[in-house]
Amino acid sequence: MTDVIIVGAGPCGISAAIELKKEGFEPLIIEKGCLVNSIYHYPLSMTFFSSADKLEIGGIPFITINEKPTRQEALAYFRTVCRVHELNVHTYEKVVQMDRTDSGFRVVTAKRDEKRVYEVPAVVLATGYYDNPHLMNIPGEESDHVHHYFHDAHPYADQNVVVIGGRNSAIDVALDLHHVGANVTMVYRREQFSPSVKAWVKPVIEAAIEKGRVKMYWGSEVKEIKPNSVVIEQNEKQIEIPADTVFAMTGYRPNLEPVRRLGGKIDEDTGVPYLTEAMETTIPGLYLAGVVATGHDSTKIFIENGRHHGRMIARDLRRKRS
Ligand SMILES: Cc1cc2nc3c(=O)[nH]c(=O)nc-3n(C[C@H](O)[C@H](O)[C@H](O)COP(=O)(O)OP(=O)(O)OC[C@H]3O[C@@H](n4cnc5c(N)ncnc54)[C@H](O)[C@@H]3O)c2cc1C
Repeated sequence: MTDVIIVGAGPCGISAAIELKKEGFEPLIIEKGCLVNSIYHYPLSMTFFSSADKLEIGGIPFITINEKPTRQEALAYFRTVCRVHELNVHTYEKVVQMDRTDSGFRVVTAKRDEKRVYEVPAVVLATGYYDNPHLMNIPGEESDHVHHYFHDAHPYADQNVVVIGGRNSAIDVALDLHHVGANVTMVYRREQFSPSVKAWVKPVIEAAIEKGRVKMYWGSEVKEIKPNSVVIEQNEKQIEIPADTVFAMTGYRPNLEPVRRLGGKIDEDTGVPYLTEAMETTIPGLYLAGVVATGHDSTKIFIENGRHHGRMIARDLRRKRS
């Protein structure tokens, strides 16, 4: 019988499930989409910046012929991990409500039109951050031609495209778009690229900017997105850039509403919930694993941290049970 529910079948939810099984628990993973749903929605051409050994989960090596694992390889890898470890995963089932009970939690899910209710002593939230783009809160941001996710460059060939941001995802998008012949302009609020930019990509984008193939506005703030342009401010001067499409690659932030709603304490400055070393929130029995535990700075937690979270949670639950 299920004794722990893990919300989210991303790499960190899967890691937590494997660790819990090792400790004799019977975890159930509930996933609103497909297995590793966030990675499935990453750009088609994406390669991971982590090397293969950092992605290794549940003792199964990540074997790749490429220097860095591709999205396709990662999808195949996580399917294998779940099969080998015989994980119990309910895909296409969304957790829509959680309440505390005397003995733990009542978790309500929706699978198409069907409502399901589970009663468990412990819940691990491993819901990531990818569902919640970090918004700039400027006029026009909600328009149809503004995107926070990028799949494939093909639809934007020959268009004027503005890419907002200067981290890995913004640079990957700008380069992919440039390669299909889009007229790409990048807008970044800082004066140089983030130090976290992939070492092998940085010289490529720098060369593209230097040769004028990708236009760059450094130190610029986006003020408004109009139907056919983006208005920015640089050195107190307003500039209007033509734009058929806008990719606002401004990062993602975890949704901690379920923690808040249950009365869990969150440091509102950092956005990080108060957590014990075992990743337990201030609500007994409610744990966080993976990127959902990062708060506003989601560049700090990676897949390997998720493995560590899973181990700590499993040990804590075993200690409580014995
Ligand atoms: C383009 C890109 C490249 C990246 N490259 C790397 C890299 O190389 N190395 C690295 O370590 N990290 C990388 N990251 C970060 C990476 O996404 C995370 O490290 C990893 O996905 C975190 O795993 P997770 O399990 O915490 O969250 P996720 O992978 O986001 O999994 C969360 C899961 O929860 C599900 N979910 C959410 N809400 C509900 C709900 N209510 N009910 C049921 N299910 C729900 C989601 O559908 C999702 O499947 C990258 C991110 C991006 C955007």
